[in-house]
Amino acid sequence: MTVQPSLETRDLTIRFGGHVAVNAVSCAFHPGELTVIVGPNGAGKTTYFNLISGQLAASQGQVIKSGTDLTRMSPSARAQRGIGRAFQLTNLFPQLSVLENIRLAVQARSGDGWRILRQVAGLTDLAEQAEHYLEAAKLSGVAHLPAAALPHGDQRKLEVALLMAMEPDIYMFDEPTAGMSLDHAPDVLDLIAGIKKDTSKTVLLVEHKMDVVRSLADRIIVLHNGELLADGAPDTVMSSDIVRDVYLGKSAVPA
Ligand SMILES: Nc1ncnc2c1ncn2[C@@H]1O[C@H](COP(=O)(O)OP(=O)(O)OP(=O)(O)O)[C@@H](O)[C@H]1O
Repeated sequence: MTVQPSLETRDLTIRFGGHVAVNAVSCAFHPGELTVIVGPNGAGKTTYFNLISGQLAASQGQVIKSGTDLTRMSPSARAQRGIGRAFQLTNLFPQLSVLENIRLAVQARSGDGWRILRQVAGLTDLAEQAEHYLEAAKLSGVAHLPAAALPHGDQRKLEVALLMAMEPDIYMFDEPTAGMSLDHAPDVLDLIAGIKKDTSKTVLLVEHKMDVVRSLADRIIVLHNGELLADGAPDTVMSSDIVRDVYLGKSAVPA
């Protein structure tokens, strides 16, 4: 039996003037799978994310979620359909406390009737749910601090906690441990590993750090010059000559 992909891009393309930043990328993602997207600087990884979450409009091609075409939908319409991309804290409520921010995220989801699959079965009270995410992100000690006052590492953890509170079924992380100290990075990686255990979720992760890639990836796709260069099991992809050549900076894209 063929399982329907939870997310699919078909021939997805965007051009900026004459430059094709994402070039006809067709790829399907499935629940219970964490895919890491790798590639050299400027390969198109963040642009691919922007096309999926709706921050950029495709020049060509489609974004399909569980059979629904999202390509012409706004970012918020996609979010309501379960596409979850980590928030930028600057877009939230920096003067409100960590706990209040999480409560708002829980409320936003509940108020919309936006219930994909309840991650916290049995917790009916919104405050209890907020506490749950606060503890999961190991932020209880700073629950009452304004979000803006958090050190960078805690802000990144809060981003993940807020995303979890929205209970999307597609999680998208763009370098989630960027700029974090070695003390904090494991907390964020543990959170992502926890999400990955839920087989109803699909996780996409853009990452440069190879130790992170190795610890989390079920599958790796490689973008290069906007094109899908490789796709497969981590060991196979990372040991392929093409991928090695790309990382060594040689021109190795097959003709
Ligand atoms: N809004 C834009 N206008 C013009 N060009 C853009 C725009 N956004 C991205 N690009 C170009 O598209 C290409 C892909 O950029 P993108 O940021 O997606 O790469 P990346 O793989 O995420 O790189 P990095 O690893 O450095 O973050 C780059 O050449 C970039 O300059």
